Amino acid sequence: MIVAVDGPAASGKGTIARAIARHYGLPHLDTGLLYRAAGLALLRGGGDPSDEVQAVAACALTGVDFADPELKSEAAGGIASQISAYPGVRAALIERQRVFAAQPGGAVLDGRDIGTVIAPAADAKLFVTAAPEVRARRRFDELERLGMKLPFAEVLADIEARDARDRSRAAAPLTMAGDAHLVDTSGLGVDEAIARALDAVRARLGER
Ligand SMILES: Nc1ncnc2c1ncn2[C@@H]1O[C@H](COP(=O)(O)OP(=O)(O)O)[C@@H](O)[C@H]1O
Ligand SMILES: Nc1ccn([C@@H]2O[C@H](COP(=O)(O)OP(=O)(O)O)[C@@H](O)[C@H]2O)c(=O)n1
Repeated sequence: MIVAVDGPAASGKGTIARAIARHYGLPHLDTGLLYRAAGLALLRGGGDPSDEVQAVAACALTGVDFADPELKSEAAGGIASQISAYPGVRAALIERQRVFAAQPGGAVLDGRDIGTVIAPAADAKLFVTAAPEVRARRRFDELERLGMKLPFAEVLADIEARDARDRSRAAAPLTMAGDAHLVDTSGLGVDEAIARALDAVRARLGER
């Protein structure tokens, strides 16, 4: 069984995807981490993000530590959003995502294009969203907890810029799949959002 969870930055898609994976005993892949890791490798290597060839080379992801806290930074999110618009970068990362999705027993993946490009035949698809100010507040709090405090206005501006870029790019833009279920978490706490999402997945799977 494949569950696809897509949505904009800090909408709560990772929280929901992890909860669904736990509930069904499935492996989970945060696909944003792949783009963040490629972006960070490029930056650390002194590469030029405006050069697609260099960005594609960074997608080898050799020796990447996916637990590196720097991957959670807004800088990594911004560079990820920039290089993820390159068709060559998307092509370089597609295979490992599809292999992960196709493993025996199934998987849960979250990102921007899981239901539309990576796993269009997923058994259940969710599109998780929330108002930009709500998402910025969550990301602001999260960054503060991680010791990466930024002005709120800067976090909101970053999120809005990233949303605009992710939605308008030609290659696999952020968009809700026609057969996805919309979960707006703006007024929902974590437990409530997870409960709504699980209800939607159960309904989609015909469990009730
Ligand atoms: N429904 C919610 N209500 C309040 N905070 C939430 C909710 N969902 C997620 N969060 C918090 O918001 C932050 C971003 O959530 P996350 O699931 O990582 O989002 P995404 O994967 O979309 O970037 C995390 O700190 C998370 O704990
Ligand atoms: N499947 C995916 C996942 C992320 N991305 C890109 O990678 C960036 C970082 O993704 P993320 O999921 O880690 O970001 P957050 O939602 O956690 O802020 C996004 O802004 C997208 O540009 C993508 O293009 N496709």
